[in-house]
Amino acid sequence: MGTILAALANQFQALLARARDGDTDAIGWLALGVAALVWLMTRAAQALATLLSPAKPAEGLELAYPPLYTEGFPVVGNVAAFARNPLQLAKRAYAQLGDVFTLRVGPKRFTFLVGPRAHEVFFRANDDELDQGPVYGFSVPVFGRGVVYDAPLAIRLEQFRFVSTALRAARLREYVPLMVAEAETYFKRHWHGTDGTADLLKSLSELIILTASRCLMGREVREQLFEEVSTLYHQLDQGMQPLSVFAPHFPCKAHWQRDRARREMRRLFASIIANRRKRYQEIAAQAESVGQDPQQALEAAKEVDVLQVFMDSQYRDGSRLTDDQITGLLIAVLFAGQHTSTITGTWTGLLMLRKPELVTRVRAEQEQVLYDDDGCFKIDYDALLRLDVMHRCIKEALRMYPPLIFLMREVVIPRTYRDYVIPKGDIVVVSPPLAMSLPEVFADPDRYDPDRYAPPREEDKRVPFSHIGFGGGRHACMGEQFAYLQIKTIWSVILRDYDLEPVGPLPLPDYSAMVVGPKPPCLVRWRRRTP
Ligand code: HEM
Repeated sequence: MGTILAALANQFQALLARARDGDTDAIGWLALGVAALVWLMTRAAQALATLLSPAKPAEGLELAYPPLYTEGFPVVGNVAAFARNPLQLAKRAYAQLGDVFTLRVGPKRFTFLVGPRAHEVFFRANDDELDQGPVYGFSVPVFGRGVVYDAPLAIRLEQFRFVSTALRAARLREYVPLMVAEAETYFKRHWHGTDGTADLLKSLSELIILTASRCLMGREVREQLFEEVSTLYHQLDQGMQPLSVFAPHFPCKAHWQRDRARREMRRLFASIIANRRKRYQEIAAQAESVGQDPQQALEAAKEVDVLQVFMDSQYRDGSRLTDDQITGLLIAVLFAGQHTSTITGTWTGLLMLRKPELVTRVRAEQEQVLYDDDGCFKIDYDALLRLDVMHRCIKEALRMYPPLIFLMREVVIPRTYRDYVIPKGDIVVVSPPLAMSLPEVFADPDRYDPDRYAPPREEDKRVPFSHIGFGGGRHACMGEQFAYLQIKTIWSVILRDYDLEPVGPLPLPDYSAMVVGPKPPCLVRWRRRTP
């Protein structure tokens, strides 16, 4: 530390000397240094003020604040433990303090609500009481200005309405054939020959981005621009690091690349949208010229994808999404579904393949549901909905290893729970992996047991907000059905064409990632089945 300070002091003196000689670069660096110092001191003063403020409600209030949990040294203890493994820290706090407690991490107060009863406070609140905007604000440079968490609440809710329209059952029915085509093509191309070894996480990640680009971003992206868009997606993804949560505009390469990629995405989609609109106009004009109904011709020619839904969406005041907002919403939907579905699909395989009797049952169900009387294999929307055993296998993988480990909101209007009041400004947190491993909610929680959801046990239905892998309440996942359809399609194709066995021990979850998945490698050995 002393050496670093001495080096900084030397640098400072050298800069000062250069500045005195009129070196404009040096003057610039000094100005930047002074600004950074002022900023740091202000933040430190704020942090200190928060830490020193008493954890007590205002005079006259009957209720107390939730108990505080602290580990190690008073100020830095929680910070270090939180950085190492935030979920383990929360688990230790829960073991000591029960279903409501507060963790101070630096200047922030995180109040955890654990278990179905406590979850009610979180999931039943409206957006004026608990706000997502401030806690998910780090996504703004990726999604863009004026969309989702950067939009005023009323606009944000309208935008969520557009997303929900794009993911309605009638739409999903049309996406399923696209999912099937992508899965069949992918495995034919990448798992070819008689046998081999593959990393499930890598394979599913590649396949799911192909499917997402087809169903969400459209035919043009999938057929002509896939490489370009997946590179841009990767750069946006790399721009969402743990550092970005605390300092989304910190000057570093990952953030510069992210900003460039976001601009490039906008340019690319503006051009796709303009081309579509021009083509539709030509089709309508041509229909009119031969006496046909132009509107009908137009509707028939429209693409089937989420991009098209966004292009057609209208706010209540009659205005439409701008090209930049369409781009932002597409990126947001892609981010919501890509890692989460890849991870859940991978865990499903990793866990299911370790239980051969389960694979036998999933295959038996598949033979019953997906083969017609002539022995032809056909996956469609209705058939996928009838794959109950497979559904439970996915649901159970999600219970044990949910990719989103903390769901958060900022308290706008103080909330009460039991004898406590959670004050304005606190971040309330619900933790799916913590809550879904409670033995009083899910019996023998460390056991992979998909039958726990089948009658008569139905452990997830005894009380609301037990299984929260897809969240709950007004902000429950809008892509739940899409995710199930996609994962079921992938595993139906794999199990039809290959016999598999896992390689090595079950991977551990990687808690250093923003979206928590299995630590690679996630290897399986596959052997092509004879038809
Ligand atoms: C297995 C895969 C998935 C998991 C585990 C998952 C999980 C979640 C969770 C826990 C939330 C709630 C977040 C919160 O309360 O703060 C959520 C919200 C959301 N998810 Fe998913 N998700 C998955 C797939 C998808 C897919 C495929 C899409 C879109 C195609 C999607 C779109 C959304 C959207 C738009 C929201 C925001 C809803 C709102 O705030 O009103 N998700 N997801």
